[in-house]
Amino acid sequence: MLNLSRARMGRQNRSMSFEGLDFADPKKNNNYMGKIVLAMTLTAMCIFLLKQSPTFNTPSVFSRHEPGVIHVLVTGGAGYIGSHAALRLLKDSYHVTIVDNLSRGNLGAIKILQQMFPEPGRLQFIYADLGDAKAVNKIFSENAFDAVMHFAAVAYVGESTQFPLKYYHNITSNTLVVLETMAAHGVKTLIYSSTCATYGEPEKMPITEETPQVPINPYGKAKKMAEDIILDFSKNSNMAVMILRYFNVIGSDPEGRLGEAPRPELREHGRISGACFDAARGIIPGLQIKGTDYKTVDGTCVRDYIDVTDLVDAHVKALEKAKPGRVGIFNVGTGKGSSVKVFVEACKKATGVDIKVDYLERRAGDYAEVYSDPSKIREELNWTAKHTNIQESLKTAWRWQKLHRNGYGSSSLVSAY
Ligand SMILES: O=c1ccn([C@@H]2O[C@H](COP(=O)(O)OP(=O)(O)O[C@H]3OC[C@@H](O)[C@H](O)[C@H]3O)[C@@H](O)[C@H]2O)c(=O)[nH]1
Repeated sequence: MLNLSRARMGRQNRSMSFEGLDFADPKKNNNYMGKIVLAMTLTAMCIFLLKQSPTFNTPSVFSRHEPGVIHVLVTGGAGYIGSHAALRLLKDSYHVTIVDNLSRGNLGAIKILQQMFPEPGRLQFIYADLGDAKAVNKIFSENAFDAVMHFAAVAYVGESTQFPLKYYHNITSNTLVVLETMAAHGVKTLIYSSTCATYGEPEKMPITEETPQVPINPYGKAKKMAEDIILDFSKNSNMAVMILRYFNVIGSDPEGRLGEAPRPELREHGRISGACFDAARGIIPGLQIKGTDYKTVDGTCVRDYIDVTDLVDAHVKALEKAKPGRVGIFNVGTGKGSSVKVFVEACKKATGVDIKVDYLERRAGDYAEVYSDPSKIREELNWTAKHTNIQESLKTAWRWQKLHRNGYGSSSLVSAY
């Protein structure tokens, strides 16, 4: 093609005319220029009309691999941590596809992200269940992903003791589907959401990545199994794998757009932050502290509370440092332990509400004390927690609570707080 054009150019070079255009006498070109302008106008109109069409933002747009664009599949992106991760990725110019079955996540979070990033090709939401291997395969066939951040999972310690099969199935089998589909489509970078619950109840604190993993509840056991599956698979597949073991995540997007909105019907299994806010808002009569006879500083469990914005920062740093054949396992925590009683005092200050507290028996599946040694992630990924004041993190979460009285169901400002 190129040679043919050059030959043709040589033949017509005397009058500097090429394909009907006369560069020596531009006036002769009026007809041609008119046609070109018309053609360009029609093309621009077609693109404009196409963009107006609701089907424009479909997988076909995403399957195009633009140079310099990194396309990340975020499973569970409608959930608390997944939505914050999607926001951060989008802000950092990544292209994001969220897959979520909305069993625990919220469509409202997706809508907010879509409003923030409406440009075609930036954010795509696909409603699908990771247990449906056929659907997941279709998603990978229609998209060119560079990496997967796998957040989607059930994640309540108490609930896992009551419904262990649900936890084993959801966490291990869905991870298998994700890995098998990644392998089938040549996607080789995985950032996996694991948990400090995989360590169980270690004797020695703080917890390093070398601390033996002896989980004591089905949630922690299932996450450990999923880690093992990923690690075994990574051995012969030249994958880039980053396993992040989160400690206890709190806080919200500081600008009040995203937050934690657990299902009200799961309140009995809910995390301490949600329970404190529910008590502060009068949705429940008071906070129940579950267990006061642990061998800890004040008898209540000790946890390492990590701000969600710091956590998603760790994901981006992990993604940036991922490379074929590299397997990294990192604790993501502050390195500081705080008891449930200390946490509740911080929550009272953050909300300005003197939350009523009742003391109950221990909750099944709980371990007394966990806090991280975050040296490895600091040294290898250059990550440290920036928000180490629980009260300040809880203030961002409380702000979201005030703005979203009914979770993602309503966005009205509640002035009574
Ligand atoms: O209403 C409540 C809720 C929780 N708690 C206590 O608060 C402490 C923290 O419990 P949470 O449920 O908030 O959090 P957990 O430590 O059990 O696990 C959490 O951290 C690790 C993550 O991977 C898990 O997904 C997350 O649930 C426990 O001692 C628990 O018994 C209460 O005293 N009352």
